[in-house]
Amino acid sequence: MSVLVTGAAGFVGSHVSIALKKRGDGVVGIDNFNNYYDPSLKKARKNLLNLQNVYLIEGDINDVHMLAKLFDIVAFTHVMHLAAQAGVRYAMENPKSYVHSNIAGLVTLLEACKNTNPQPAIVWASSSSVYGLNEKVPFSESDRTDQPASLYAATKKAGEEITHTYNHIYGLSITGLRFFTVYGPWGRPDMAYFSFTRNILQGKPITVYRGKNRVDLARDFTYIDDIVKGCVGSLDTAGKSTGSGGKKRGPAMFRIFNLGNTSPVTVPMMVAMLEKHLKVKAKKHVLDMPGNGDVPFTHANISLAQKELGYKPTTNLQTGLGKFVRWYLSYYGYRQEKSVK
Ligand SMILES: NC(=O)c1ccc[n+]([C@@H]2O[C@H](COP(=O)([O-])OP(=O)(O)OC[C@H]3O[C@@H](n4cnc5c(N)ncnc54)[C@H](O)[C@@H]3O)[C@@H](O)[C@H]2O)c1
Ligand SMILES: O=C(O)[C@H]1O[C@H](OP(=O)(O)OP(=O)(O)OC[C@H]2O[C@@H](n3ccc(=O)[nH]c3=O)[C@H](O)[C@@H]2O)[C@H](O)[C@@H](O)[C@@H]1O
Repeated sequence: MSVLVTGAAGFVGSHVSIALKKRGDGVVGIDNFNNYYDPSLKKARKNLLNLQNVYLIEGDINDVHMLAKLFDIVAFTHVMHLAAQAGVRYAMENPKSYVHSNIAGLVTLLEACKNTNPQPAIVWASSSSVYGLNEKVPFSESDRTDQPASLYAATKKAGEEITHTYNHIYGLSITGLRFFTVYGPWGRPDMAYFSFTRNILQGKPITVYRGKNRVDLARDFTYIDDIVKGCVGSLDTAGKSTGSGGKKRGPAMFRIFNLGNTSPVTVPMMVAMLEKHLKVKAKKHVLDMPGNGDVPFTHANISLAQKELGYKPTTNLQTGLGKFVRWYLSYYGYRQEKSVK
């Protein structure tokens, strides 16, 4: 398999790239190293990829000419598309960055894939946030996804519709993966488990949001290694794209899967686990959830991914946070992080 991984200097992208390379696949990565969070962490992930001989191009998925050149040089069989503007609450601060990467960037990439012959099969990251205000639990792929609570969620939902049209018109093989709050070593500094760890170690307070009627918020936190297995399983089972020269020659596969853990944990419970691993008590400020795009809980039904991909998460939050904390302490020690959101 020859795979283009977009967002390869990112959290999930770096893990997936290494896993593919280790089992012998050809991997080329692309990332624009933007400063949504500390780019030095992205550079450090790049160094890890270089050690595994993964070639990483610094570029933007909106760069039509660069993509055309790249597809000309390498006959990719698969594209693992992970580049995006992530983060739910940041969408209120910088809405355009979501349109740039999650809408315009996605279309530019799909155009490049459609114009290539043979066309690669595409696996890409949607998000659990598409379930938005859905209250039916656990969340199944067939549930409503037309009530997004954030612009981020709306762009991921739009991505699901956009990829459908490229499947329908051009015969691109598409697999969309709805990841549920992914965490682990080399993670994202903007996410709660990561920023809480930093603040707890620095003796700073953390803000724990709670929902309506003082109900705790909960997430179906999913460990990175489980997500990687789901991504690799999706690539391995992706059918071929059927188009060529921008024309569809027959029907191609269109799939959407939840990749979660199926055991939600409340945010205060997550904090208690961190306190245990860090051996430090957190200074907690409890605040009502502001109307900033958050949803009160997530919970994945993963039976479809289990059946079709053999997906079976094996790491619980307690164990996974232990691995994260060990990595955090070895990477940062107790020194202060600079310029981290
Ligand atoms: N981590 C999670 O909990 C989670 C949950 C659901 C969905 N997702 C999705 O999974 C994917 C990977 O997320 P992550 O947690 O690794 O985030 P990340 O921010 O660590 O990785 C995304 C990478 O894409 C790069 N990028 C962004 N826009 C780009 C552009 N226009 N051109 C080139 N590169 C660009 C960034 O520099 C970054 O390195 C994203 O699509 C995200 O929306 C993540
Ligand atoms: O599963 C997903 O689709 C999404 O998962 C995460 O989004 P989120 O679950 O909101 O993850 P965090 O930002 O780490 O928040 C986790 C929980 O902690 C809470 N939180 C966050 C920040 C904070 O300061 N305090 C606080 O209590 C949030 O309200 C939420 O309930 C990622 O950030 C998104 O990119 C991704 O798309």
